[in-house]
Amino acid sequence: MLKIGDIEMKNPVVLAPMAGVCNPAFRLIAKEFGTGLVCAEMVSDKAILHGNKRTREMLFVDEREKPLSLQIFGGDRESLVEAAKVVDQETNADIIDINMGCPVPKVTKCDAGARWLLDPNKIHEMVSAVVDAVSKPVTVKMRIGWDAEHIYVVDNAKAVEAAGGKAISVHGRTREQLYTGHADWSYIKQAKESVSIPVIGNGDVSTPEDAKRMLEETGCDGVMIGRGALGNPWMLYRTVEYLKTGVLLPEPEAEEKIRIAILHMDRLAALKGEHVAVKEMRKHLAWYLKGLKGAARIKDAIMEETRRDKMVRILEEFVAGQDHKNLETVETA
Ligand SMILES: Cc1cc2nc3c(=O)[nH]c(=O)nc-3n(C[C@H](O)[C@H](O)[C@H](O)COP(=O)(O)O)c2cc1C
Repeated sequence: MLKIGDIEMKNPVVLAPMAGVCNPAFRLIAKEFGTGLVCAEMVSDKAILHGNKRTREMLFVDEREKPLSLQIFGGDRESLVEAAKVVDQETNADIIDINMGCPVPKVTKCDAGARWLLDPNKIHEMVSAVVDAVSKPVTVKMRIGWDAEHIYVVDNAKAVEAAGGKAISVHGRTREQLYTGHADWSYIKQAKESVSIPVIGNGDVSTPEDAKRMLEETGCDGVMIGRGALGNPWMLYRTVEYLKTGVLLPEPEAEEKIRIAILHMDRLAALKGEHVAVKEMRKHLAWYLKGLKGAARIKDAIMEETRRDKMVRILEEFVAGQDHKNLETVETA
């Protein structure tokens, strides 16, 4: 079973950290759908130290979400260590994760994120400094390398372990690849074979069968799911069940999808207020509706809606239309 430091997960399924997605509203849904470990969206060290209200909100962890990993990123050792101390002493998170994989220029520009992938010594220095300053387990999330000519995942994984890191997650792409091409899981296998701390595999797991294949092919201890769970927490639940029992549960019906989407929106509204929540929810709704018959017709209305109640009405009418359509199909069959 996946165990990071003293923190034990009930299964190997991990919700990936996703900026703009993994706030308490979505994390709690992921948890209720059985996910073993949920990761929070990344927070910058500087933002933690300057402590504005919004950042403090990003550090909030609901008791029901645990175990939870909270990810920080930063450019210099001192601010990273100080931010880690805040997470260690002032939050309810179980694990402190350091981001070394984010390809977003805003992050790499300040020497943070993926840039460290070029230098195992730097990784050792940064992770040691954080480990020495905190009592929660420290983990690292990394890409396999900077580009195809600089893939140092094995040395980097060893550096994390030597520095006292308690686990690593490996996304099987280079920084240069962004999200193009395929995640190369053979590097996850290499990382797993080179260290004795847990390795969580990541990249292109979009079905429960993919998750099983990743575990089998790489020997990794956990499977981290990102885009596959967007608007689709059932993917997490179905993966947990598939790994446990071998049974592949069906995809949810439209009504169930909309029920959870509305719950998601209401939790977001409780967290951020109606205005922000409804706006943020538009992208999530596009994901929830993906693949549903007739969804294209309500997309425009969703993208313009600003009120919770009106959004609910659009969604409920959509579901009612689906039932009607299904009835027609039965009658004419
Ligand atoms: C919308 C979005 C936001 C992301 N934000 C983060 C982040 O805050 N920290 C991080 O380490 N990775 C972030 N990632 C990368 C994912 O955690 C993951 O490594 C990547 O999506 C590959 O996994 P997948 O193929 O399952 O999506 C983000 C990805 C997406 C799609």
